[in-house]
Amino acid sequence: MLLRDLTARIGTGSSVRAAGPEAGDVLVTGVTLDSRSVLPGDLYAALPGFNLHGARFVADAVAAGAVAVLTDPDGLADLSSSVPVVVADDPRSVLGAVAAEVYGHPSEGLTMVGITGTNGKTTTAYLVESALRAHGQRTGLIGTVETRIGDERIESVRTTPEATDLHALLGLMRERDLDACVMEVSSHALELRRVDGVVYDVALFTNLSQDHLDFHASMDDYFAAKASLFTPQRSRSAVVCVDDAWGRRLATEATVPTVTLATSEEAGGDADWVAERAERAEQTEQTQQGAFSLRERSTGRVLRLVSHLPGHFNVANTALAALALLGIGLAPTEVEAAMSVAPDVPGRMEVVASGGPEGPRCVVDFAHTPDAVDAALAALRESTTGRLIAVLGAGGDRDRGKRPAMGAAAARQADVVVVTDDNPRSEDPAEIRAAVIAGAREAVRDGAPGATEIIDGGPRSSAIAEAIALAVVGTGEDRPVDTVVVLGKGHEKGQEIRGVKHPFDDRDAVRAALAAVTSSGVTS
Ligand SMILES: CC(=O)N[C@H]1[C@@H](OP(=O)(O)OP(=O)(O)OC[C@H]2O[C@@H](n3ccc(=O)[nH]c3=O)[C@H](O)[C@@H]2O)O[C@H](CO)[C@@H](O)[C@@H]1O[C@H](C)C(=O)N[C@@H](C)C(=O)N[C@H](CCC(=O)O)C(=O)O
Ligand SMILES: Nc1ncnc2c1ncn2[C@@H]1O[C@H](COP(=O)(O)OP(=O)(O)OP(=O)(O)O)[C@@H](O)[C@H]1O
Ligand SMILES: N[C@H](CCC[C@H](N)C(=O)O)C(=O)O
Ligand SMILES: [Mg+2]
Repeated sequence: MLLRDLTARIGTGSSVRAAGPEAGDVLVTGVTLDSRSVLPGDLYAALPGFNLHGARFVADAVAAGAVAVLTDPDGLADLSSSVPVVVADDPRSVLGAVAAEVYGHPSEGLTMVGITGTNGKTTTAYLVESALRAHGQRTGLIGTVETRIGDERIESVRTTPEATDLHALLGLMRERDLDACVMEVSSHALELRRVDGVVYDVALFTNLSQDHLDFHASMDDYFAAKASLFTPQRSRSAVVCVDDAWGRRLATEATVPTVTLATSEEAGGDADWVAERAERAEQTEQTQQGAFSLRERSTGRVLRLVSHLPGHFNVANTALAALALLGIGLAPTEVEAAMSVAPDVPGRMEVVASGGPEGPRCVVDFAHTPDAVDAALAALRESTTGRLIAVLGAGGDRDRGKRPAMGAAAARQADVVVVTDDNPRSEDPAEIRAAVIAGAREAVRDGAPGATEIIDGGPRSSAIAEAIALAVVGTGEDRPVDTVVVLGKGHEKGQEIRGVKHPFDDRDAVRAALAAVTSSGVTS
């Protein structure tokens, strides 16, 4: 579209003005905020960043074919550009509208489902997407693991893409005639306005607990970022899990029609829907594993569902997904049928080895917050006949406060805690491990019933090998089998150490360690 039309649509007057007399006649066919991904015909958004100003890269962008630049007054100050420049006081605040306009408002032609919350976004997104597929819809997915456009899969860099990439992806989804897009909406995305220009048909809230306090000033600010999804600017309806106090607060503050859900009577108070164990609700003898009922209190109507993934928290994720489907118009029987199909969620409670005479049970999971560590270990405890051995670390250049809290959660729930490196990024790995260990030791000093051993396992592959070597395997009928769970990296295929991403996959590391131990006959 013409730059003139673009600037007219995104606002006139003080905040947006075109510099240069010929500005209006330029044809803009795409938009990006990264000079390294400029394509000919793009508008390059030169944004002020946390580290530097994008205006520095205008020459690169123009050399790559950018036909116009959007920046702020600071950017304009050090800019000499041969292409027209649009100036906005806060360019991030108009970028969503710009990108939506350039790519033809693709979200309006898709059923949009947005999921936020500290833990459970990825899992719930896969649950909704898999059910919509089972229902016969053509679907897209955007989240931490990957972007899926029908059957095409693109590995993700971030959970929620920048507005420029988001609208381009949604444009592709429209072009390929998809019906719906299910996506994770991170708090960073809400704060940095990455999802501007999208109004979700239904927005989901999973839970809130400590994370990202390097980015948000406080839990209240973190909550406020999440809560902004539940306003008419961003969504038309909502499903909120009220198992925690933040969910209960959100249910009272959301300004769009909201349905609430609780996974127990105790947590639920007056939630609209309550999940109940199927045994109690149905009293049948052949109750399927993971089966539960979701009952609407006001009408008594019931959805019969199965949580295909272990752990009580996955009842919450499954129930949220089911209510999202109901919210976008599926009939209750269609919801039940669609959700009976087991989804494939990579790196979440993924069983790499089922355990037995040949080795311990080994599970890989993405828990990287104190609450998730607690939830994941509690879930595995229920199904472990022997000891629960947890391998975990914490990411560098991220919320430091969660490190000891993760260690403490692990020490409370696991029998053995092997502390290792996650993605140290620019930090000293040993210091991060020390913080996790300190939290674990303190929990034990305070009387945590769990860990008998807390080990500094060093680098990740040796820590995994050590945990597996420690595990006892079942040889006789009654011999208990230990579970080794490797937490924190789930689906990730690399480990970032001092700025370099090295190939690393927990699932491969587990398999390699199992093979080594089995061949040497150490654990039997
Ligand atoms: C804190 C944060 O989110 N920062 C984002 C922000 O970076 P920044 O402001 O530091 O960028 P900068 O380095 O100062 O550069 C300024 C501008 O120059 C541009 N630039 C820079 C270099 C160049 O050669 N050319 C160029 O055009 C950059 O694209 C940027 O627009 O803008 C960048 C450009 O879009 C993002 O890549 C970057 O995300 C970083 C990589 C990041 O790690 N973000 C994480 C924390 C994140 O967003 N996580 C959430 C939550 C995860 C979850 O809980 O699931 C997520 O949604 O993934
Ligand atoms: N509803 C939940 N409540 C508590 N913990 C959960 C819940 N769902 C998942 N988890 C735990 O949190 C981990 C991360 O889950 P998931 O990847 O679905 O969350 P996410 O919100 O997408 O996380 P991220 O923001 O890092 O992408 C899981 O591996 C599991 O251990
Ligand atoms: N989206 C999360 C992922 C964390 C994954 C964990 N492996 C780590 O590196 O801390 C983040 O960027 O904080
Ligand atoms: Mg995620």
